[in-house]
Amino acid sequence: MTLVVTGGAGYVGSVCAQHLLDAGHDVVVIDDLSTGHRDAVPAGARLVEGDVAAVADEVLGAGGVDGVVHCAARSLVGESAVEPAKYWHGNVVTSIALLDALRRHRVPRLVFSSTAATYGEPETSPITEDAATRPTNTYGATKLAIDHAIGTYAAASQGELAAVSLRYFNVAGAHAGAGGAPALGERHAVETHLIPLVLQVALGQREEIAVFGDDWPTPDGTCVRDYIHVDDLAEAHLLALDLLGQAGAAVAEAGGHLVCNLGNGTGFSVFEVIEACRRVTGHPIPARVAPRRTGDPGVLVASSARARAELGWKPTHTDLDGIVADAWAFARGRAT
Ligand SMILES: NC(=O)c1ccc[n+]([C@@H]2O[C@H](COP(=O)([O-])OP(=O)(O)OC[C@H]3O[C@@H](n4cnc5c(N)ncnc54)[C@H](O)[C@@H]3O)[C@@H](O)[C@H]2O)c1
Ligand SMILES: O=c1ccn([C@@H]2O[C@H](COP(=O)(O)OP(=O)(O)O[C@H]3O[C@H](CO)[C@H](O)[C@H](O)[C@H]3O)[C@@H](O)[C@H]2O)c(=O)[nH]1
Repeated sequence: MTLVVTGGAGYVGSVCAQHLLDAGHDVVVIDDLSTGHRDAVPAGARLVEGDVAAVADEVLGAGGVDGVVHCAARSLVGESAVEPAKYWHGNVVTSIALLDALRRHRVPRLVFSSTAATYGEPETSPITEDAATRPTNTYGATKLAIDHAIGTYAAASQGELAAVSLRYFNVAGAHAGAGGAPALGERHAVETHLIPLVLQVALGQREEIAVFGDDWPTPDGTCVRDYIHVDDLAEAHLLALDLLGQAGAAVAEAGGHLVCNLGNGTGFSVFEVIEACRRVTGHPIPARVAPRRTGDPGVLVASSARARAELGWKPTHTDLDGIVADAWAFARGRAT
């Protein structure tokens, strides 16, 4: 197939693009390089540099596109509180422009990068897709709005557009480059994610890691998250595209739009993550307890039963030390 990956110069998008290429697909990346990197676009993919809203119509209008994997987004929770316009325009308005282009050019498949942030503070754990969606931050609200928009476009398309929204929990780890290809991992100029920040301490790039609260109602008092390896995540996109290609019953039953959580189903606390980083790096990694971060839920763990049942997805990198080891190999490789 010929597939367009928006945000394919970013962390998740570049790994998805690499997996699609490895599976024999032709890949076109649309990326404005706002938070991505030109050299993260895998060799073999064609980069169209520009804003999705500006170039989607032209790229899809050229014809022959079988599907779009839409990863491009603004995704900093804190920034979304102070610059909401950047999120409503950058995420929602951009995605509507993409949906219009999909409809205009009759592109039949869409896989969207949604997020656990659509749920907000969960009432039950693990979180299933029918849990209440009450985002606690603007970023999550924009992603939920896009999920709703996709549902309405798919429903109105009378079978011309089928879509899967994948609600990622905490993406981590890195894709190892094979045969001289560069490794692909997290390279955010503004890094907010726990594992890369802890590894920066091990690299001597920061003094210590701040632990956002040790008074949560969890076994060790720190927040619990569900860490999913980026290679497992990328595989789910391939499976989703396959399911859409089969006009899968599950998608039809869902009105043309299926929502699936993606996580390992196991939660690890912040202290457990720091311990794993100490084991993997051999560095003592000083940690300091700091106040809670606004908008953080205490526990976010996915039920991925639907992804397993409908996509046939099975994560293979479920060991926390293994996930951290891959992130460490990537971070150390970039630092030397
Ligand atoms: N990383 C995670 O833990 C996580 C968790 C849940 C959901 N997500 C979602 O996954 C997606 C990818 O996240 P990531 O961590 O790889 O982020 P990232 O910042 O590394 O990648 C996003 C890419 O999109 C590009 N981009 C952004 N807006 C664009 C636009 N309007 N036009 C063209 N290109 C644009 C950026 O330049 C960047 O290359 C996002 O949609 C994010 O919301 C990520
Ligand atoms: O310096 C830090 C950074 C993070 N944390 C803690 O580590 C855990 C994980 O934090 P991340 O920022 O790595 O991840 P989040 O769970 O906040 O973020 C995830 O969920 C978000 C929405 O809630 C977005 O979807 C985001 O892209 C996704 O990675 C949280 O409990 C956070 O409080 C710390 O203690 N110290």
